[in-house]
Amino acid sequence: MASITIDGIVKQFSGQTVLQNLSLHIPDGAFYTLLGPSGCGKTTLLRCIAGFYEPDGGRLLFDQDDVTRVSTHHRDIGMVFQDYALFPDKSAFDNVAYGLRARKVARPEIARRVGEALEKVGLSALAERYPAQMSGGQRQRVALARALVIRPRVLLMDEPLSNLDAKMRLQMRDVILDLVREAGITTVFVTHDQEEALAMSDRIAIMDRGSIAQLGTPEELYGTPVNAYVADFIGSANVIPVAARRMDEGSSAAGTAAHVRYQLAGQELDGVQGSPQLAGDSVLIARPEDLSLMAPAPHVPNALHGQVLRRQYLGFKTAYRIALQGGPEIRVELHAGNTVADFQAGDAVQVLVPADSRVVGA
Ligand SMILES: Nc1ncnc2c1ncn2[C@@H]1O[C@H](COP(=O)(O)OP(=O)(O)OP(=O)(O)O)[C@@H](O)[C@H]1O
Repeated sequence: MASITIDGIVKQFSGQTVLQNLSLHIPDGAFYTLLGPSGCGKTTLLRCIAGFYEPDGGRLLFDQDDVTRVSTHHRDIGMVFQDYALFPDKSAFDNVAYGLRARKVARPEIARRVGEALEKVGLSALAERYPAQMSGGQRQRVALARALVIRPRVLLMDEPLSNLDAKMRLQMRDVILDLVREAGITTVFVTHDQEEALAMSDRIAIMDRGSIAQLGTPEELYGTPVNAYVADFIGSANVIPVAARRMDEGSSAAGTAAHVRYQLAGQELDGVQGSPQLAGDSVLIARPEDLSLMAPAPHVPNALHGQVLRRQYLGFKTAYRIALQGGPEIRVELHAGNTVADFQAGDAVQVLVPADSRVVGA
């Protein structure tokens, strides 16, 4: 087991910078996920940690050991890939035993540890099967057992669930979490599936073009995204451009107290408090489930006028697509059981924006 410190890693491919001075510390025993759209550099970062790629700048430490120039073979990592990467001509037992044989572990010890590892992934009965005779989920269990049986310092997983069907993906989430928690192993998990990231991780690093846009717990990323990119990537979010207006509120010993009010097409959002630093163009971020609807009425604070474009009944909730007056189309979701009036396409409505909505720089 070891912590991982990524210190200002730079990686370029033929002049294109794919990782830009990226730093991240992963504590010993933590489960961290790299999440982001295709091409943002997740796999490249994982491959730098694994030693498949040598970075063009920066350092990589396992605990206090600088492993930047250490070969993959000597880094003591376990790796699980999307396509399993099993040896097709070896049985499940021999696939799992491979790393132990390479390390010259004694035969009886190999038999014991491989047996234990296969049991943990629920494959004791299939030890003599070849990969072609197993399902995707079973193959991925073999790959997991093979990675963990060598008791590596860190476990690196590159989209390990992407090739599995939806039901097996859910099952394997639990198998992986149970095993890595039991082993207490530091894990870096790459995915582009936000729900998987939310469900599994201690912390998620959201990547954007070779940098980390935000690092946080699932709750932090969902509740307090630092910008529209993160808000939109994790869960769905309405991103509403607003104009900021600075208000000065008299003077005190501490100086002039300033705050900011926001407007959309002349409609004031009186209650939403902004930070005085955000005086330029800004965006208000609102989750569909945090908004509510009412029939138009005068003098309602924090309400934006709009019209229902579509109503979709989804059982436990009803989703509305609303065109805001002078603004974008947004989505509002009302959960069944909330005693609110129902609206139909064409209805004029007011959208109530919570006073604690986040406003960030555009
Ligand atoms: N060996 C390589 N040679 C040249 N360019 C590469 C190489 N590997 C990756 N790249 C480029 O680096 C960028 C990041 O790729 P990377 O595979 O790290 O992205 P990713 O976030 O893992 O994407 P995906 O989810 O599609 O796997 C891409 O623009 C890709 O084309």
